[in-house]
Amino acid sequence: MEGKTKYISLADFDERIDEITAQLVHAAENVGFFSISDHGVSADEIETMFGTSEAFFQLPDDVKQKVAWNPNNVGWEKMSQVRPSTGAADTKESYQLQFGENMKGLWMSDEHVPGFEAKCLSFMHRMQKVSEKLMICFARGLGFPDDFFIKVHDISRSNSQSVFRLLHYYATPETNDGKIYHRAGAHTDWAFLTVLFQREGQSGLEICPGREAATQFALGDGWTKVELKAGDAICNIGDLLMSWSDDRFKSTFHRVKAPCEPGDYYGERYSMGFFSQPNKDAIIQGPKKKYPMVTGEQFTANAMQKYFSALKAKTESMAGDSSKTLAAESSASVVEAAA
Ligand SMILES: O=C(O)CCC(=O)C(=O)O
Ligand SMILES: [Fe+2]
Repeated sequence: MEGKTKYISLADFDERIDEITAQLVHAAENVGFFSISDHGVSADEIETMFGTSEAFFQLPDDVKQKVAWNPNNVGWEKMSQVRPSTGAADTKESYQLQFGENMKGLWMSDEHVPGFEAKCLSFMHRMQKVSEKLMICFARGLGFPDDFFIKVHDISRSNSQSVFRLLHYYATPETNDGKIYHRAGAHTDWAFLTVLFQREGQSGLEICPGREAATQFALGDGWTKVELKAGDAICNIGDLLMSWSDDRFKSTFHRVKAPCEPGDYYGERYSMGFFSQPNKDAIIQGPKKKYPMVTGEQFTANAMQKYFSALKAKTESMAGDSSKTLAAESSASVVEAAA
């Protein structure tokens, strides 16, 4: 098992596609995480998008509440995503955006953030192009036609499920006050593929390489810190691509560390992730048919069910602490976030 993040350049994509495919497939089969550069979205564009995200999160909560999260997996939530690994809500807020009809009435208005919808959609289309490059390589790696995954991640269709997620983690006190400020508890992403940016100087993302973590939710296993240059993206395989590849590609546990040690970053933190998810009617089955065929919609429903039963098991095992259990259960209706 390899512990280091792989740095893969997508420069001269068409000419270097065989080499890039080999690198991506190797990283997907081993670590499950890799960093990409020269992906076509410039560091300036990314920083501008972070600026727009910051403008949104700086709005008062009662304004953000106008675009509150709903079970279509869109909208704004705050301190409500409970992870089965921790049994506690992540200390963050996030705003999930999609391309299609689910966004009706859920775009923050120009009055509050000028040009918000147009700016986000334009960036989301750029992210889709990055994901499509990776999709071609993964299709080749699995022996599918080049456009196999692209066709079923069609963002122009109304049943597109792909999500762009803006994230804002709160600053935490630098003195250790005995509390644990879970930023994003250990988890795997259940979607197809994630492409994520973290702002330079705002580290915290850590991965647990390979899927066969020795402990449940990878807690207690070795974590590798992810450091990125401005403009680079960190990508990971989601549970869906893991099963679609008959488990050849690894959906890796990762977390945003609860700061607690000298050298950890305690300040507020921004990140943003693009989660590719197949259209609801996509037919999902690996080349070796390891798992029964499911549709995109069924896969999502199964992932939710797995999530809720893991969460229930966790809250039940948090022995004797009924207040924590209640807190987790009351938040459970708003945790179907993208990952
Ligand atoms: O904010 C990050 O760096 C990671 C976020 C993440 O893992 C997620 O939203 O699934
Ligand atoms: Fe994640």
